Amino acid sequence: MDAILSVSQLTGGYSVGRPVLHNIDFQVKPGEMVGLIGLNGAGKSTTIKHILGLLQAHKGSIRVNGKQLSEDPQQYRSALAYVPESPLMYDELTVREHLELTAMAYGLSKEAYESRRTKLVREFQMEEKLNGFSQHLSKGMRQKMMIMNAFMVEPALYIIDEPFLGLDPLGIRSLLDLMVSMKEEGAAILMSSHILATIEKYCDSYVVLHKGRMAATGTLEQITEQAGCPGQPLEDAFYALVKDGPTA
Ligand SMILES: Nc1ncnc2c1ncn2[C@@H]1O[C@H](COP(=O)(O)OP(=O)(O)OP(=O)(O)O)[C@@H](O)[C@H]1O
Repeated sequence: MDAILSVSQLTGGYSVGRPVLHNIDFQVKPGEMVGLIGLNGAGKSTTIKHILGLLQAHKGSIRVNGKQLSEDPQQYRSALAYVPESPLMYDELTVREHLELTAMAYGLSKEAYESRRTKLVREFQMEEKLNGFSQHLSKGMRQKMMIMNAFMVEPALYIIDEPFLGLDPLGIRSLLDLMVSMKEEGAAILMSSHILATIEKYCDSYVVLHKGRMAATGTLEQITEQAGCPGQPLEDAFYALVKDGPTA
């Protein structure tokens, strides 16, 4: 099956003379959830910024549904939704207005918007906050608002950056349930997280970044083999792969 996201031999970063990422190469297919893992500074957020088109590749390419951003920006952008690590929002808008804005930006019909909003607001127990200003939300509620915005779109590709921080256990469960159901409907999900015990239960495969390079990639079985600890948990394989310390 053709990949929804295809990152090919990506070298990139913040300035051309000093690449942060080197030859990153992986795919996310329909119905697949891929975990992007690595120590602080390994290059996870930088990889995500390249996928979102916020940074230019120095070498290599990124394709969404077979097209690079420059070939068809509209199609590229509308195929993906992003849940940021820290909430990006307009303080003076309500939760409802944020959701409306997203629905407009992605051209959702009124019916789709209303039925998805009702489901999401219920799932994340945000009924009472729907008409409240986003600046009055708690940290976890802000995160829930970002998640609701992304899931409202029901895109082909979800890019989710460390989503669990700040969420209560019910919120984490709701998010995981939603990811599973979108995946079952054929969505591709790329999620970065440090919570290895959780993602081990949900991801189909992993990309392990270390110092801006790929230390390993594949299913849990393949990763543990590459790390020299077959049959062990993801955390043990991860430790074996990155034990020479964080980014130099
Ligand atoms: N705006 C920036 N300008 C220059 N270098 C940056 C910038 N942001 C990050 N870096 C560098 O890029 C490298 C990779 O950082 P990145 O943010 O991608 O790591 P990460 O894997 O997401 O880490 P964390 O787990 O801490 O979020 C680090 O060496 C970091 O110092």
